Amino acid sequence: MPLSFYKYQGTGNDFVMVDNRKLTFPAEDEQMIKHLCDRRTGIGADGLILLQDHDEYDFEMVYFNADGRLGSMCGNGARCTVRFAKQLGVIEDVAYFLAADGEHQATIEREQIQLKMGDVTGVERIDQDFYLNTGSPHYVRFVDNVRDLDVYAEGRAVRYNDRFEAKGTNVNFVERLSEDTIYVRTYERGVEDETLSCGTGVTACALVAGMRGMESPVRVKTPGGNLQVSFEQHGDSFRYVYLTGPAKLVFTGTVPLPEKV
Ligand SMILES: N[C@@H](CCC[C@H](N)C(=O)O)C(=O)O
Repeated sequence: MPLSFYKYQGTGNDFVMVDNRKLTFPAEDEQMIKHLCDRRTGIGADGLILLQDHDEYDFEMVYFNADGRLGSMCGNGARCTVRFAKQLGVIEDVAYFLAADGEHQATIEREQIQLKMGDVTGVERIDQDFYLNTGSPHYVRFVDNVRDLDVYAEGRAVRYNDRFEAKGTNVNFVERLSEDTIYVRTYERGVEDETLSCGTGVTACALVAGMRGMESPVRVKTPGGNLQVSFEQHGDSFRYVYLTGPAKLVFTGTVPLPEKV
């Protein structure tokens, strides 16, 4: 049976989006999802997202990493899902929806989608680095010359260390470019490689930049494009956290959905 899909990207973080309001997608089939995300033998994406109905919200977003496993919150994916919901006629310009980490609100303003993230508390310091949860777990390290860094090697060294090997973590490398701007590169758990941008990662880095004296809003450059994070800060706790940036439809299509990959 063919699967109709939509391919979206948010600052280069790309997703296969599926309208699963009829609950026909085999969401328990990890190998199938991994296959669909494969860049050589499938559609190719950093993750796959199902848009589903929900009794109390405009929709529910169910996010899988490219390895086929159910993921935690995905900031870029959420912005793409909001754009997708508008395309499907599920919402107009405001959305209330449910994701893995709880409820979210988002607003569409032309190209930009402003997404309210969850409150953040409990930022842990690990030597000179930081570890926090912005819906997904993120390790944050400030570096010089981030554009020259071997993010794959350095990211894997953290992701597979004794502390994180079992559950994994996303690993972000940040350089302060100016008074209000940082540059972020991210090694993503579940993709097990660098992606062009990671929304929850960018958010984590902006909040840590706040702890290091940068004022909200923080402008964030990534290899895939520009984002902005605003927040209200109380020491190492944050509320009214917003991630703002573009989300675009790339193409639509159908693929055969084999019985078993
Ligand atoms: N790309 C995502 C982050 C996805 C979460 C992550 N890979 C995980 O499951 O840990 C984003 O934009 O936030």
